[in-house]
Amino acid sequence: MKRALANRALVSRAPRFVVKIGSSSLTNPNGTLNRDRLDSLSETLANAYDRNQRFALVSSGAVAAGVGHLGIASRPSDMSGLQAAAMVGQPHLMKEYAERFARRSIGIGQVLLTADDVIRRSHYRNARLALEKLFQLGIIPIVNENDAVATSELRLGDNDRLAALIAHLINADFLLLLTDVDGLYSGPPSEPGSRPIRFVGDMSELQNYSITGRGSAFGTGGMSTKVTAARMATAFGIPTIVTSADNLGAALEGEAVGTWFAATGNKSNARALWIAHAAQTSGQVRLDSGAVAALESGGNSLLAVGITDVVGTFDPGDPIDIIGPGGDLVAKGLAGWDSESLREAAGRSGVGRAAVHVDDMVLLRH
Ligand SMILES: Nc1ncnc2c1ncn2[C@@H]1O[C@H](COP(=O)(O)OP(=O)(O)O)[C@@H](O)[C@H]1O
Ligand SMILES: N[C@@H](CCC(=O)OP(=O)(O)O)C(=O)O
Repeated sequence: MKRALANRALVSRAPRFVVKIGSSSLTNPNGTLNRDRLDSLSETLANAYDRNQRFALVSSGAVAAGVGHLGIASRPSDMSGLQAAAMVGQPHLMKEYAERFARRSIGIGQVLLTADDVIRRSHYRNARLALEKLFQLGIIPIVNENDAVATSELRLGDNDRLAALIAHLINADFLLLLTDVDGLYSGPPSEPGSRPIRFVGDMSELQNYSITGRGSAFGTGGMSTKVTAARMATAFGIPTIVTSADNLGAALEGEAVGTWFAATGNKSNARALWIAHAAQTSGQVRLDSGAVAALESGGNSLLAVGITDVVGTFDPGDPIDIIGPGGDLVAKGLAGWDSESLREAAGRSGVGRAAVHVDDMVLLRH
């Protein structure tokens, strides 16, 4: 794996990056798409393109574009309303980008993905090859979550974590998350006393801050999904910058705007990081202490015999929490069984395949 960018000065020369712009920056106060923002964003990114930098743009804004075109009073709050608005809005959003980049003779391609597409090995190879082809052709991939088909378990909702997964997929030199605040603060920026955090060298520093999932009027996930995205990307060896959309030009010049999360790891297993950080779990299994010891000694799958209780409803492949006898979260994993069958098998030995296979599990206390 290539060496991580050590500092900001290198950003302006980095050959490849991912930039994500959130709903908060692309939406007018009445819920419609902010076209002035699209102008400045496209202009600044086209300048980077002309300096020979290549990037994938992860753009929200489909719902906002849909609100305008449907002529509805405000952004829907229910899932099917959001999906419908996104389905109407996505082609308009792409048209807006296509026109702006065409003025600079730059082509764009639409990439709609679910988290599953970037995690499942067979899918992610395809996604990677397709994106590489676009880069070879000099086309800018514009990525959004495929809101029409994303189910609640696989739906990210926010685009921050999708951007981190894309950064891994295309081997980006850095990830830039643009939002409506100029960076991470020690607490919600509206609260008096919150101060800007300029540098995060180690994710454990975040324990001292109050980072909420409550976002702006139109955003999803608040700062907490951005921090999760930074956690994932930096573990992949990709430094992450969080700043405001107004600061895009300065950030790409390598100026010290926003918050810089230094690369901490060199991991290549996107699936494991997805299980640990991004997947919303559908249920829980509770274990006896022997099973916890077996998992934590390493290399062992979870067997039904060590399970004392099964909570919730899930299908094989769904993410679940793996809880110790004291109620502590020991691991996360993808279920090998559906919840009903597992409930019947719990506590019994010799009942076939693993309840959670070791390759589908991430220990969280190590
Ligand atoms: N510690 C914090 N530092 C900065 N912003 C925070 C913090 N905690 C919560 N936030 C909120 O996160 C919001 C940005 O997230 P969100 O609305 O989801 O934006 P986007 O649509 O750009 O993804 C900010 O408007 C801010 O109010
Ligand atoms: N896929 C949705 C965006 C979801 C969303 O709001 O995400 P974010 O901008 O990260 O808060 C859309 O295009 O409107």
